[in-house]
Amino acid sequence: MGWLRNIFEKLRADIRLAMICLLGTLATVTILPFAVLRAVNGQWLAAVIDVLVVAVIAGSALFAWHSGRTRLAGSIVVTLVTIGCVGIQVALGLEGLLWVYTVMIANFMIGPRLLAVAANLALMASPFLLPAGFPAPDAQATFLATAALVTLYGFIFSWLVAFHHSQMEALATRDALTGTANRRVMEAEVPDAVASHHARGLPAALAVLDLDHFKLVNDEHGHDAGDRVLVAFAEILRRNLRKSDRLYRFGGEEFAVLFPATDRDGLEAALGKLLERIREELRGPSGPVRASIGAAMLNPDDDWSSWMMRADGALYQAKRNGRDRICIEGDGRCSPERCAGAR
Ligand SMILES: Nc1nc2c(ncn2[C@@H]2O[C@H](COP(=O)(O)OP(=O)(O)OP(=O)(O)O)[C@@H](O)[C@H]2O)c(=O)[nH]1
Repeated sequence: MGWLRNIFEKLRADIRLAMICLLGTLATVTILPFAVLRAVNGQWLAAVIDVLVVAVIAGSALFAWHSGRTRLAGSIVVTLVTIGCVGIQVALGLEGLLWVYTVMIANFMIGPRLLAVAANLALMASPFLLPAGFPAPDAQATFLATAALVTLYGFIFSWLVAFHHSQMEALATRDALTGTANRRVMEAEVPDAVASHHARGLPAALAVLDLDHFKLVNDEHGHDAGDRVLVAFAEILRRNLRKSDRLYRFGGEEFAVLFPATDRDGLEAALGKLLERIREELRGPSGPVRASIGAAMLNPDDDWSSWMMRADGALYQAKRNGRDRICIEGDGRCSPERCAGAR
């Protein structure tokens, strides 16, 4: 049953993939019998279009599943199924029009919103271009009004889903106070970084940063003042890191930075700069606030927790040796005299 759980996990993690796969399954079981019926009735064009539509949807679902390129897969389905829906109207006349609403809704479920709007406008225009046309002006007006409403509902619904999805994603991955990535993201990204750096033989470094005597700020000036210091701290870190560095808040006043493709000299330079900026810029209600930094280079036999533990051990050394300094694990520099940045 593990494989079934894996499938559900994958679908739960990607709403567009879930929609494409759902549509792929439903389209296969609902449209294929019509293809058979059309073939039996000698309506060959309609039968071929039905089979092609099922093939496009099922093929795109497989492509999305294996490549993860769900946006591209969704765009392909919207474009080709919309063309197929127009084709069915050509083949069957007004009977084919009955599929329009289903396709209009599906377009918003699986495709980019603007493409869905464009496809739906094409579907609204298509019956007027067909030789059969509409039997009466009333029916034309009714079709236009209902199709426009379906498009509007679809647009609003898909916008709301996208909005709530991005909100939920931010809640799950961002630290609400500082806006940095949270522990959950760190626990997903750092093991990936370990695997990829081991595989490519590249150096990487991990640093843990912790404010010094932060409890005093809270105790003397209140939690809000402490929060403002944390926000300022995160901002200083963000401003002074490279784009490729990853910053996480993983505990109360503890932050971690992953430095990909960084050697020992690069790490020293980056941390030296951070410590200087913190000294220059970080202020609390009663004066400068300082931070201690522990760091460790990635060793060939590290997994992510051993790497983290070594960086954390270096932070502990920095604290023990007087705070407001950098200790890099593993090279004897964490003695009181040799901690980098010690004054
Ligand atoms: N304002 C605020 N305080 C927090 C938050 N999370 C943790 N803290 C506080 O951070 C403080 C951490 O205190 P300690 O672990 O004793 O560390 P410290 O006072 O910085 O001492 P050292 O780390 O040893 O220099 C505690 O007062 C926590 O309440 C937060 O989100 N906001």
